Amino acid sequence: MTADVLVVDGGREAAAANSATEVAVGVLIDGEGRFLLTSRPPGKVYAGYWEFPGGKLEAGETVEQALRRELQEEIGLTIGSAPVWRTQLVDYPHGLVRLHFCKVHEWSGELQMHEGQDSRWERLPVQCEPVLPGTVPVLRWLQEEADAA
Ligand SMILES: Nc1nc2c([nH]c(=O)n2[C@@H]2O[C@H](COP(=O)(O)OP(=O)(O)OP(=O)(O)O)[C@@H](O)[C@H]2O)c(=O)[nH]1
Repeated sequence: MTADVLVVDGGREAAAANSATEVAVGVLIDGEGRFLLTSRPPGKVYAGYWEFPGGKLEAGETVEQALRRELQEEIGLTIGSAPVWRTQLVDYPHGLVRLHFCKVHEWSGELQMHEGQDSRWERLPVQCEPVLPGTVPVLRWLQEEADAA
């Protein structure tokens, strides 16, 4: 499968894609069709920007395993099935990341912000800003799906 490169800061060749950091990201959608956005915690790159919750894969993990671990750690939810929906390669000044976006419709537990983030259940068009550059395409894909429905 090939993926487009969203060039946030040019400079890295697409050929370097093999060295990208793999990231699992959850698009949690509730019964009303709203999706969960969280703000990046203080101290992290792009602190305060809104994104979908998730994080980097650890050695030996599948995307779904990493996402389940990250969401337990970061927001206190245990997710059900989380198939990969879209994959996007993003070239940031701080590194090349491959984002695996997974749609999640089932989870258990209470939403808790363990890292000092904020959270919002949003609809399109989203009201919170700024949105992380690598998150913007996801909002477009959700809009395209809504338009096609
Ligand atoms: N979680 C998440 N990360 C995203 C999104 N879009 C996007 O470009 N990213 C990028 O993917 C990377 C995720 O790293 P992270 O810092 O959240 O991961 P992590 O929780 O494992 O961090 P750490 O282990 O460095 O503390 C960052 O470079 C971030 O900028 C998104 O919607 N959600």
